Amino acid sequence: MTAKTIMIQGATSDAGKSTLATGLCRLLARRGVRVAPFKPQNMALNSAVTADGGEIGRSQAVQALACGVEPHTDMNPVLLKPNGSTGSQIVIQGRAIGNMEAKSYHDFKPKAMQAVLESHRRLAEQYQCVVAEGAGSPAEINLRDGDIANMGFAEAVDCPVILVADIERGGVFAHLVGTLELLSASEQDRVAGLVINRFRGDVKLLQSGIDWLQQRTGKPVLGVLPYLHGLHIEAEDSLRLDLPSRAKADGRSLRVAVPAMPCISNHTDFDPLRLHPQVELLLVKAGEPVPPADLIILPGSKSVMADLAWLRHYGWEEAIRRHLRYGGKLLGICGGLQMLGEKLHDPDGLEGEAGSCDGLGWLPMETTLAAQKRLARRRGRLALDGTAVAGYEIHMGVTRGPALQRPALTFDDGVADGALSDDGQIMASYLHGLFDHPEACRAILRWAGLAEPEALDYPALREAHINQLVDMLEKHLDLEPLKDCLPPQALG
Ligand SMILES: NC(=O)CC[C@H](N)C(=O)O
Repeated sequence: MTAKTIMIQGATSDAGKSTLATGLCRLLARRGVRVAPFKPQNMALNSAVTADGGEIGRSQAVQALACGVEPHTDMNPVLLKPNGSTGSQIVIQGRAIGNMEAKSYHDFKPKAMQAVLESHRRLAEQYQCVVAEGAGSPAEINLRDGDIANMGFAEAVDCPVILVADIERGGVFAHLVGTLELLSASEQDRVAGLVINRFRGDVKLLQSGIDWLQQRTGKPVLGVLPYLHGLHIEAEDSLRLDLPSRAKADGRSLRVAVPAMPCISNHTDFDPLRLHPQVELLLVKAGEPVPPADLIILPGSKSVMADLAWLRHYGWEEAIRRHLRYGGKLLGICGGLQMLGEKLHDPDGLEGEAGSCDGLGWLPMETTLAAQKRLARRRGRLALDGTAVAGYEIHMGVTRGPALQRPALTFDDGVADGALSDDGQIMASYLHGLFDHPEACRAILRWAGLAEPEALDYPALREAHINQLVDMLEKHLDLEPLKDCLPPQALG
């Protein structure tokens, strides 16, 4: 079987490609189509561990969930993880092959394209439909040579494209017409329809614009999608600092402060906290004062030594010391765990210049980065109270030292993870996704000082939001003009 592939491209970054792709995946799955997500090339520090033990962009893992299938490395064959000074770590079909600067990656692109086409072919053999997602805009004329992320891929597999633009930021007609204008004739031909995203207000007032757009471009407008308030789909590749946390500062909620370090990784660790009704989550930007908090969390990082220098530069070391003196709790996750130790070593320069530096020194342990990356899905129990926990590990660091003799949790295979300080104030773990499960989240919030934490069923909430998104698409997206591009059941 060869699947029909349809690609979603955006007139700008953040036009809503990922969300539309997630919704389309679930919509097709609801209608009985065997569908898989695909993104040829993703640039993100927010990744997920697949069932086959590899690493892909988080948005494709969420889209797989929307399709009702297990995430697989073929769904995002090229993942670029920028780590500041050394360019990006290049992950091909789930495995890190090393770091490259922009120029050497450009030269490497023909090889990357082979992986893209091979992974796509494998998916196309197994599914009826592949919903592919572009990256950025297809009209970056300087990047079109050797492109694998947008039209370069669409042309290679000869698939139709939906072009989506965000009306909220204004200029939607210019974005759509201008993007089409900058495409080659054959690329223009493969645009099968346009989508206007994040519309607020009365669609009647937009009608004359839609008529004009259809006439001018000869392309159908497949839908004007309303702005959905408070929807949480977890498809963001980069950290959004502007998202408010659900609980407000009311003196009763638990305040959690997280430094928004430049190379923060797996920021979705914090989504359940942002959505928790009793947690006020503060992501603290460069230069902002460190706020008083019940819990400070040092997050994962793709460039641990550089992010540690950033923390020191902005006064976090002193602020955390004071926080601890006043009895506050401190949690380090993955890169954050590594920072809490006495020393950090990167002898091969995997994340920056080769060398070592002092860690914060609050837990007696030290970490060495090694080329072999550890990727695993894990289940275990928290040392705090034996609560079950599940999550995933993505790291190159290997940590050793006496702090690990009092672990933060124990995996089901008996292997211990992380550390809990003797006074119980500092906890450190390699596990991402610690807060996803309602009971583990409650146990950690209780430890952090919340007397009666409510259970927030994050996976159920995410599921409900995906369904809400699809209910909206069922109403506002017309697939009829795409009937030749999709399997017959797709039309409902
Ligand atoms: N996800 C992370 O925080 C990774 C930490 C560190 N960069 C490592 O690879 O070990």
